Amino acid sequence: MDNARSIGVLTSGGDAPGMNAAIRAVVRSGIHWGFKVMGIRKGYNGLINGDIFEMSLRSVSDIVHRGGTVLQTARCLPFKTEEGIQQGAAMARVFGLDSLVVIGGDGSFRGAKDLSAHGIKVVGIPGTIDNDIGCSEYTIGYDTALNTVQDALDKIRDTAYSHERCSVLEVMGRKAGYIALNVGIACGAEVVLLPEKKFEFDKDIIKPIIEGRNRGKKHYIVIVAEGVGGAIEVATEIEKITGIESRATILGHIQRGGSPTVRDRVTAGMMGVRAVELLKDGIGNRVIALREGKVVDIEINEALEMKKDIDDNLIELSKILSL
Ligand SMILES: Nc1ncnc2c1ncn2[C@@H]1O[C@H](COP(=O)(O)OP(=O)(O)O)[C@@H](O)[C@H]1O
Ligand SMILES: O=P(O)(O)OC[C@H]1O[C@](O)(COP(=O)(O)O)[C@@H](O)[C@@H]1O
Ligand SMILES: [Mg+2]
Repeated sequence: MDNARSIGVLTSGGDAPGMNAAIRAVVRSGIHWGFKVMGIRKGYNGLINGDIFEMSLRSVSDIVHRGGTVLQTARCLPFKTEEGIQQGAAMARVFGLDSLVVIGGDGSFRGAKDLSAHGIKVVGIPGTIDNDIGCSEYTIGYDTALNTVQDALDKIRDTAYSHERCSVLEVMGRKAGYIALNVGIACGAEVVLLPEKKFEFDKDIIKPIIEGRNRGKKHYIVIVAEGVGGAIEVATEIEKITGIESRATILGHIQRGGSPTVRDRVTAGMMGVRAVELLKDGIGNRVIALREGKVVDIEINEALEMKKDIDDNLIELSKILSL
Protein backbone atom coordinates (compact mmCIF):
# COMPACT_ATOMS: atom_id res chain seq x y z
CA MET A 1 0.00 0.00 0.00
CA ASP A 2 1.10 3.55 -0.74
CA ASN A 3 2.00 5.74 2.27
CA ALA A 4 -1.11 7.95 1.73
CA ARG A 5 -2.78 7.12 5.03
CA SER A 6 -5.23 9.98 5.51
CA ILE A 7 -8.20 10.59 3.24
CA GLY A 8 -10.30 13.73 3.36
CA VAL A 9 -13.89 13.62 2.12
CA LEU A 10 -16.17 16.53 1.26
CA THR A 11 -19.40 17.27 -0.60
CA SER A 12 -19.55 20.35 -2.83
CA GLY A 13 -22.02 22.23 -5.03
CA GLY A 14 -25.74 21.44 -4.90
CA ASP A 15 -26.63 18.61 -2.52
CA ALA A 16 -28.02 15.43 -4.04
CA PRO A 17 -29.81 12.41 -2.53
CA GLY A 18 -27.25 9.60 -2.18
CA MET A 19 -24.38 11.87 -1.15
CA ASN A 20 -24.69 10.44 2.37
CA ALA A 21 -24.48 6.90 1.02
CA ALA A 22 -21.30 7.93 -0.83
CA ILE A 23 -19.77 9.49 2.32
CA ARG A 24 -20.60 6.31 4.24
CA ALA A 25 -18.94 4.16 1.55
CA VAL A 26 -15.77 6.28 1.61
CA VAL A 27 -15.57 6.25 5.42
CA ARG A 28 -16.25 2.53 5.84
CA SER A 29 -14.04 1.31 2.99
CA GLY A 30 -11.33 3.78 4.01
CA ILE A 31 -11.26 2.50 7.58
CA HIS A 32 -11.48 -1.08 6.28
CA TRP A 33 -8.26 -0.50 4.30
CA GLY A 34 -6.45 1.09 7.24
CA PHE A 35 -6.86 4.78 6.40
CA LYS A 36 -7.73 7.57 8.77
CA VAL A 37 -10.76 9.28 7.18
CA MET A 38 -11.31 12.99 7.83
CA GLY A 39 -14.65 14.68 7.13
CA ILE A 40 -14.53 18.24 5.77
CA ARG A 41 -17.64 20.36 6.38
CA LYS A 42 -19.31 22.71 3.86
CA GLY A 43 -17.31 21.84 0.77
CA TYR A 44 -14.16 23.77 -0.05
CA ASN A 45 -15.08 26.37 2.61
CA GLY A 46 -14.32 23.78 5.29
CA LEU A 47 -11.03 22.89 3.63
CA ILE A 48 -9.92 26.54 3.60
CA ASN A 49 -11.13 27.16 7.19
CA GLY A 50 -9.90 23.86 8.66
CA ASP A 51 -13.42 22.67 9.55
CA ILE A 52 -12.10 19.11 9.52
CA PHE A 53 -12.72 16.18 11.90
CA GLU A 54 -11.94 12.50 12.10
CA MET A 55 -14.78 10.17 11.12
CA SER A 56 -15.42 6.76 12.66
CA LEU A 57 -17.34 3.73 11.45
CA ARG A 58 -20.27 4.79 13.65
CA SER A 59 -20.22 8.43 12.56
CA VAL A 60 -21.86 7.29 9.32
CA SER A 61 -24.51 5.08 10.94
CA ASP A 62 -28.15 5.87 10.13
CA ILE A 63 -27.41 8.10 7.14
CA VAL A 64 -27.71 5.76 4.14
CA HIS A 65 -31.41 6.56 3.76
CA ARG A 66 -31.17 10.32 4.33
CA GLY A 67 -31.24 13.00 1.63
CA GLY A 68 -28.95 16.03 1.77
CA THR A 69 -25.42 15.64 3.07
CA VAL A 70 -24.37 15.27 6.70
CA LEU A 71 -21.09 17.01 5.82
CA GLN A 72 -23.15 19.90 4.45
CA THR A 73 -22.14 21.60 1.23
CA ALA A 74 -21.39 25.02 -0.21
CA ARG A 75 -20.55 26.98 -3.28
CA CYS A 76 -17.15 28.40 -2.31
CA LEU A 77 -16.24 31.35 -4.51
CA PRO A 78 -12.69 31.85 -3.14
CA PHE A 79 -11.84 28.37 -4.36
CA LYS A 80 -12.11 29.66 -7.91
CA THR A 81 -8.97 31.75 -7.30
CA GLU A 82 -5.36 30.55 -7.05
CA GLU A 83 -5.14 32.11 -3.59
CA GLY A 84 -8.10 30.03 -2.39
CA ILE A 85 -6.62 26.85 -3.84
CA GLN A 86 -3.29 27.57 -2.09
CA GLN A 87 -5.12 28.13 1.23
CA GLY A 88 -6.94 24.83 0.77
CA ALA A 89 -3.73 22.98 -0.04
CA ALA A 90 -1.98 24.54 2.97
CA MET A 91 -4.80 23.49 5.32
CA ALA A 92 -4.76 19.96 3.86
CA ARG A 93 -1.06 19.79 4.84
CA VAL A 94 -1.86 21.03 8.36
CA PHE A 95 -4.25 18.09 8.79
CA GLY A 96 -1.89 15.63 7.09
CA LEU A 97 -4.31 15.04 4.21
CA ASP A 98 -2.52 13.90 1.11
CA SER A 99 -5.63 12.62 -0.59
CA LEU A 100 -9.14 13.93 -1.01
CA VAL A 101 -12.44 12.49 -2.25
CA VAL A 102 -14.71 15.18 -3.70
CA ILE A 103 -18.38 14.29 -4.09
CA GLY A 104 -19.99 16.87 -6.36
CA GLY A 105 -20.48 18.06 -9.90
CA ASP A 106 -18.34 19.37 -12.72
CA GLY A 107 -17.56 22.64 -10.91
CA SER A 108 -16.33 20.75 -7.85
CA PHE A 109 -14.07 18.58 -10.03
CA ARG A 110 -12.45 21.71 -11.51
CA GLY A 111 -11.56 22.77 -7.97
CA ALA A 112 -10.22 19.26 -7.28
CA LYS A 113 -8.07 19.38 -10.41
CA ASP A 114 -6.53 22.70 -9.28
CA LEU A 115 -5.80 21.17 -5.88
CA SER A 116 -4.08 18.19 -7.50
CA ALA A 117 -1.47 20.63 -8.90
CA HIS A 118 -0.40 21.14 -5.25
CA GLY A 119 0.43 17.47 -4.76
CA ILE A 120 -2.87 16.28 -3.29
CA LYS A 121 -4.25 13.08 -4.76
CA VAL A 122 -7.87 13.80 -5.63
CA VAL A 123 -10.70 11.50 -6.70
CA GLY A 124 -14.07 12.86 -7.86
CA ILE A 125 -17.39 11.09 -7.36
CA PRO A 126 -20.25 12.44 -9.53
CA GLY A 127 -23.02 13.71 -7.26
CA THR A 128 -25.65 16.04 -8.71
CA ILE A 129 -29.34 15.70 -9.56
CA ASP A 130 -28.65 17.20 -13.00
CA ASN A 131 -26.86 14.19 -14.55
CA ASP A 132 -24.75 16.76 -16.41
CA ILE A 133 -21.25 15.33 -15.99
CA GLY A 134 -19.79 14.68 -19.45
CA CYS A 135 -17.67 11.65 -18.56
CA SER A 136 -20.40 9.70 -16.77
CA GLU A 137 -23.67 8.17 -17.93
CA TYR A 138 -25.03 8.64 -14.43
CA THR A 139 -24.67 10.95 -11.42
CA ILE A 140 -25.71 10.14 -7.85
CA GLY A 141 -29.03 11.82 -7.03
CA TYR A 142 -30.45 11.84 -10.55
CA ASP A 143 -32.75 8.84 -10.11
CA THR A 144 -34.21 10.14 -6.85
CA ALA A 145 -34.83 13.55 -8.43
CA LEU A 146 -36.52 11.89 -11.44
CA ASN A 147 -38.84 10.00 -9.12
CA THR A 148 -39.64 13.14 -7.12
CA VAL A 149 -40.52 15.05 -10.29
CA GLN A 150 -42.54 12.11 -11.59
CA ASP A 151 -44.54 12.00 -8.37
CA ALA A 152 -45.21 15.75 -8.52
CA LEU A 153 -46.19 15.64 -12.17
CA ASP A 154 -48.59 12.71 -11.67
CA LYS A 155 -50.35 14.87 -9.08
CA ILE A 156 -50.41 17.87 -11.38
CA ARG A 157 -51.93 15.67 -14.08
CA ASP A 158 -54.87 14.80 -11.77
CA THR A 159 -55.84 18.44 -11.51
CA ALA A 160 -55.05 19.25 -15.16
CA TYR A 161 -57.40 16.42 -16.17
CA SER A 162 -60.15 17.56 -13.80
CA HIS A 163 -60.08 21.15 -15.08
CA GLU A 164 -59.16 20.36 -18.71
CA ARG A 165 -56.15 22.63 -18.39
CA CYS A 166 -52.66 22.90 -19.76
CA SER A 167 -50.09 22.46 -16.98
CA VAL A 168 -46.63 23.88 -17.51
CA LEU A 169 -43.96 22.49 -15.19
CA GLU A 170 -40.45 23.93 -14.83
CA VAL A 171 -37.87 21.41 -13.61
CA MET A 172 -34.23 21.77 -12.51
CA GLY A 173 -31.17 20.70 -14.44
CA ARG A 174 -29.08 23.85 -14.84
CA LYS A 175 -28.00 23.83 -18.54
CA ALA A 176 -29.01 20.19 -19.05
CA GLY A 177 -32.38 18.72 -20.05
CA TYR A 178 -32.00 15.15 -18.75
CA ILE A 179 -34.56 15.51 -15.97
CA ALA A 180 -37.02 17.30 -18.28
CA LEU A 181 -36.80 14.77 -21.11
CA ASN A 182 -36.96 11.61 -19.01
CA VAL A 183 -39.83 12.79 -16.83
CA GLY A 184 -41.56 13.98 -20.00
CA ILE A 185 -41.45 10.40 -21.29
CA ALA A 186 -42.42 8.87 -17.94
CA CYS A 187 -45.39 11.19 -17.45
CA GLY A 188 -46.59 11.60 -21.03
CA ALA A 189 -45.86 15.28 -21.60
CA GLU A 190 -47.17 16.71 -24.87
CA VAL A 191 -44.25 19.15 -25.11
CA VAL A 192 -40.74 19.13 -23.58
CA LEU A 193 -38.53 22.20 -23.95
CA LEU A 194 -34.82 21.45 -23.63
CA PRO A 195 -31.86 23.85 -23.49
CA GLU A 196 -29.95 21.55 -25.86
CA LYS A 197 -32.50 21.98 -28.67
CA LYS A 198 -33.76 25.14 -30.36
CA PHE A 199 -37.52 25.44 -30.61
CA GLU A 200 -40.14 27.69 -32.20
CA PHE A 201 -43.11 28.65 -30.06
CA ASP A 202 -45.80 28.12 -32.69
CA LYS A 203 -44.39 25.00 -34.32
CA ASP A 204 -43.07 23.18 -31.25
CA ILE A 205 -45.53 24.25 -28.52
CA ILE A 206 -48.82 25.52 -29.93
CA LYS A 207 -49.10 23.12 -32.87
CA PRO A 208 -48.73 19.86 -30.87
CA ILE A 209 -51.28 21.14 -28.34
CA ILE A 210 -53.86 22.08 -31.00
CA GLU A 211 -53.25 18.89 -32.98
CA GLY A 212 -53.63 16.92 -29.76
CA ARG A 213 -56.91 18.69 -29.07
CA ASN A 214 -58.10 17.82 -32.58
CA ARG A 215 -57.26 14.17 -31.87
CA GLY A 216 -59.44 14.30 -28.74
CA LYS A 217 -57.06 15.36 -25.96
CA LYS A 218 -58.61 17.35 -23.17
CA HIS A 219 -55.61 18.33 -21.05
CA TYR A 220 -51.92 18.93 -21.73
CA ILE A 221 -48.56 18.81 -19.99
CA VAL A 222 -45.66 21.02 -21.05
CA ILE A 223 -42.27 20.56 -19.35
CA VAL A 224 -39.83 23.43 -19.40
CA ALA A 225 -36.23 22.69 -18.40
CA GLU A 226 -34.59 25.25 -16.10
CA GLY A 227 -32.04 26.02 -18.82
CA VAL A 228 -34.92 27.26 -20.99
CA GLY A 229 -36.83 28.90 -18.14
CA GLY A 230 -39.85 31.19 -18.26
CA ALA A 231 -42.58 28.65 -17.38
CA ILE A 232 -44.97 31.39 -16.26
CA GLU A 233 -44.58 33.29 -19.54
CA VAL A 234 -44.95 30.05 -21.51
CA ALA A 235 -48.25 29.28 -19.72
CA THR A 236 -49.57 32.82 -20.26
CA GLU A 237 -48.73 32.70 -23.95
CA ILE A 238 -50.30 29.25 -24.45
CA GLU A 239 -53.54 30.44 -22.84
CA LYS A 240 -53.54 33.63 -24.93
CA ILE A 241 -53.02 31.83 -28.24
CA THR A 242 -55.09 28.66 -27.70
CA GLY A 243 -57.73 29.79 -25.21
CA ILE A 244 -56.89 26.71 -23.12
CA GLU A 245 -56.69 27.63 -19.44
CA SER A 246 -53.07 27.19 -18.39
CA ARG A 247 -51.19 27.07 -15.08
CA ALA A 248 -47.47 27.11 -14.36
CA THR A 249 -45.62 25.32 -11.55
CA ILE A 250 -41.95 25.85 -10.79
CA LEU A 251 -41.02 22.78 -8.80
CA GLY A 252 -37.90 24.18 -7.10
CA HIS A 253 -35.82 22.64 -4.35
CA ILE A 254 -38.21 19.80 -3.55
CA GLN A 255 -36.32 18.13 -6.42
CA ARG A 256 -33.09 18.09 -4.42
CA GLY A 257 -34.37 16.44 -1.24
CA GLY A 258 -35.76 13.13 -0.08
CA SER A 259 -34.61 9.63 0.68
CA PRO A 260 -32.37 8.24 -2.09
CA THR A 261 -33.66 5.45 -4.32
CA VAL A 262 -32.06 2.00 -4.48
CA ARG A 263 -30.20 3.03 -7.64
CA ASP A 264 -28.66 6.07 -5.96
CA ARG A 265 -27.68 4.19 -2.80
CA VAL A 266 -26.11 1.29 -4.68
CA THR A 267 -24.29 3.54 -7.17
CA ALA A 268 -23.00 5.68 -4.29
CA GLY A 269 -21.74 2.56 -2.53
CA MET A 270 -19.93 1.26 -5.61
CA MET A 271 -18.40 4.63 -6.48
CA GLY A 272 -17.32 5.40 -2.91
CA VAL A 273 -15.55 2.06 -2.55
CA ARG A 274 -13.91 2.43 -5.98
CA ALA A 275 -12.55 5.87 -5.02
CA VAL A 276 -10.87 4.45 -1.88
CA GLU A 277 -9.51 1.44 -3.78
CA LEU A 278 -7.72 3.80 -6.16
CA LEU A 279 -6.16 5.72 -3.27
CA LYS A 280 -5.17 2.45 -1.61
CA ASP A 281 -3.25 1.61 -4.78
CA GLY A 282 -1.58 5.04 -4.71
CA ILE A 283 -3.61 6.31 -7.67
CA GLY A 284 -5.09 9.83 -7.64
CA ASN A 285 -6.37 12.53 -9.94
CA ARG A 286 -9.22 10.44 -11.29
CA VAL A 287 -12.97 10.83 -11.65
CA ILE A 288 -15.20 7.83 -11.00
CA ALA A 289 -17.79 7.39 -13.74
CA LEU A 290 -20.43 5.02 -15.02
CA ARG A 291 -19.73 3.99 -18.62
CA GLU A 292 -21.64 1.28 -20.50
CA GLY A 293 -23.24 0.46 -17.17
CA LYS A 294 -19.91 -0.19 -15.40
CA VAL A 295 -18.08 1.80 -12.72
CA VAL A 296 -14.77 3.00 -14.18
CA ASP A 297 -12.24 5.75 -13.43
CA ILE A 298 -10.90 8.40 -15.79
CA GLU A 299 -7.94 10.78 -15.53
CA ILE A 300 -9.36 14.07 -14.19
CA ASN A 301 -8.23 16.39 -17.06
CA GLU A 302 -9.55 13.95 -19.62
CA ALA A 303 -12.79 13.59 -17.65
CA LEU A 304 -13.33 17.35 -17.57
CA GLU A 305 -12.90 17.55 -21.36
CA MET A 306 -15.54 14.91 -22.06
CA LYS A 307 -19.01 15.85 -23.31
CA LYS A 308 -22.22 13.89 -23.62
CA ASP A 309 -25.23 14.67 -25.76
CA ILE A 310 -28.91 14.39 -25.12
CA ASP A 311 -30.29 11.34 -26.96
CA ASP A 312 -32.19 12.41 -30.11
CA ASN A 313 -33.93 9.02 -30.18
CA LEU A 314 -35.43 9.74 -26.76
CA ILE A 315 -36.70 13.12 -27.99
CA GLU A 316 -38.36 11.41 -30.96
CA LEU A 317 -39.78 8.72 -28.65
CA SER A 318 -41.32 11.33 -26.35
CA LYS A 319 -43.14 12.86 -29.34
CA ILE A 320 -44.49 9.51 -30.57
CA LEU A 321 -45.64 8.43 -27.12
CA SER A 322 -47.62 11.61 -26.56
CA LEU A 323 -49.58 11.45 -29.84
N1 LIG B 1 -13.42 26.56 -12.30
C1 LIG B 1 -13.32 26.28 -11.00
N2 LIG B 1 -12.12 26.28 -10.38
C2 LIG B 1 -12.01 25.98 -9.07
N3 LIG B 1 -13.07 25.66 -8.27
C3 LIG B 1 -14.28 25.65 -8.83
C4 LIG B 1 -14.48 25.96 -10.22
N4 LIG B 1 -15.80 25.86 -10.49
C5 LIG B 1 -16.40 25.52 -9.32
N5 LIG B 1 -15.48 25.37 -8.34
C6 LIG B 1 -15.75 25.05 -6.92
O1 LIG B 1 -16.75 24.03 -6.83
C7 LIG B 1 -17.90 24.55 -6.17
C8 LIG B 1 -19.14 23.89 -6.69
O2 LIG B 1 -19.30 24.17 -8.07
P1 LIG B 1 -20.75 24.25 -8.74
O3 LIG B 1 -20.53 24.42 -10.20
O4 LIG B 1 -21.58 25.25 -8.02
O5 LIG B 1 -21.44 22.87 -8.40
P2 LIG B 1 -21.21 21.39 -8.95
O6 LIG B 1 -19.88 20.93 -8.51
O7 LIG B 1 -22.32 20.64 -8.33
O8 LIG B 1 -21.31 21.48 -10.45
C9 LIG B 1 -17.80 26.06 -6.39
O9 LIG B 1 -18.52 26.78 -5.47
C10 LIG B 1 -16.32 26.27 -6.21
O10 LIG B 1 -15.94 26.20 -4.84
O1 LIG C 1 -28.79 25.75 -4.75
P1 LIG C 1 -29.18 26.75 -5.77
O2 LIG C 1 -28.29 27.92 -5.73
O3 LIG C 1 -30.63 27.09 -5.73
O4 LIG C 1 -28.87 26.09 -7.18
C1 LIG C 1 -29.78 25.62 -8.12
C2 LIG C 1 -29.02 24.72 -9.06
O5 LIG C 1 -28.53 23.59 -8.36
C3 LIG C 1 -28.99 22.39 -8.97
O6 LIG C 1 -30.15 21.97 -8.27
C4 LIG C 1 -27.91 21.34 -8.87
O7 LIG C 1 -26.76 21.78 -9.56
P2 LIG C 1 -25.28 21.43 -9.11
O8 LIG C 1 -25.28 19.99 -8.72
O9 LIG C 1 -24.42 21.73 -10.31
O10 LIG C 1 -24.92 22.30 -7.94
C5 LIG C 1 -29.36 22.80 -10.40
O11 LIG C 1 -30.33 21.94 -10.98
C6 LIG C 1 -29.85 24.20 -10.20
O12 LIG C 1 -29.59 24.97 -11.34
MG1 LIG D 1 -23.03 21.20 -11.80
